[in-house]
Amino acid sequence: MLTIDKISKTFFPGTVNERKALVDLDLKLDEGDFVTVIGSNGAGKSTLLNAISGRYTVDSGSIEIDGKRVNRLKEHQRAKYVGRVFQDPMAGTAPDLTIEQNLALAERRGRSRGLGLALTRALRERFRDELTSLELGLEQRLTAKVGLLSGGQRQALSLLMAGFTQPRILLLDEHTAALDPQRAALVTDLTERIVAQGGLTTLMVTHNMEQALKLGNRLIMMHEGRIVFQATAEQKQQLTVPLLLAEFAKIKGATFDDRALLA
Ligand SMILES: Nc1ncnc2c1ncn2[C@@H]1O[C@H](COP(=O)(O)OP(=O)(O)OP(=O)(O)O)[C@@H](O)[C@H]1O
Repeated sequence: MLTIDKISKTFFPGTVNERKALVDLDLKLDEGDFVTVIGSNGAGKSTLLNAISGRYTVDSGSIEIDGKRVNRLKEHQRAKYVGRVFQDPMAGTAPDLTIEQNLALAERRGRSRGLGLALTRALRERFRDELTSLELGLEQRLTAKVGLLSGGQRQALSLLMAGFTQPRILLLDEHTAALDPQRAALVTDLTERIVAQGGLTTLMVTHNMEQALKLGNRLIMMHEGRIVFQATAEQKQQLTVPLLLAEFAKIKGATFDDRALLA
């Protein structure tokens, strides 16, 4: 489904600021895989997601989605394959549009154009039902501007929208990191539900190792632009946070940052 073959990305090559963000990285995701990605600061996790989404082009190697090489496609051209929820709750939704308008845009993405933001009664009912399932009271606020919502509410909405668009691959970039523990737990549960309901192939970056172990069917650990450890679904069940830390400690000179240790 997603085949990444030896991709490399170096920022500012040949200068004092040179940073090798990805080094000959291989990764294959099968349909429906939900892979969690952990690693220290600067390991290359966000760059990996940016390379898949097309925000950055890679220097070498290939990225295929459903057997189609997407290296040369720009970010907006890949948007029909790739859904993304960012750490920043402000990033995934249009603040000046209402909740129902945001949902309508997501619902129509990749389908017939020219419908504008017109909403049928049936569509409104569907949105109301979906929002009710979030248990955030948003079903009462269909015509409220999204800019008025809290960070957790916006992340929940972003996830719901990602579920509507049914991307071929969903990229979650520390999407619960900016939320308080209660909201983070809610959005984590919602993530599980939306990914399972849509059977979405998902890559989720997190610094929270409990979350990385709890969610998904595979786990990868990155360090210095490479995947240095992988766990299958079965292996993941045997893993604990201390075991993961021990795995990381095996990598010479590496230490997890405080944020990861506290997570
Ligand atoms: N736009 C950029 N310009 C220059 N260097 C960059 C850029 N983006 C990332 N880097 C560098 O590439 C390396 C990998 O960064 P990346 O953001 O992918 O790490 P990360 O694993 O997501 O880290 P974190 O957990 O801190 O978010 C780092 O050395 C970083 O400084």
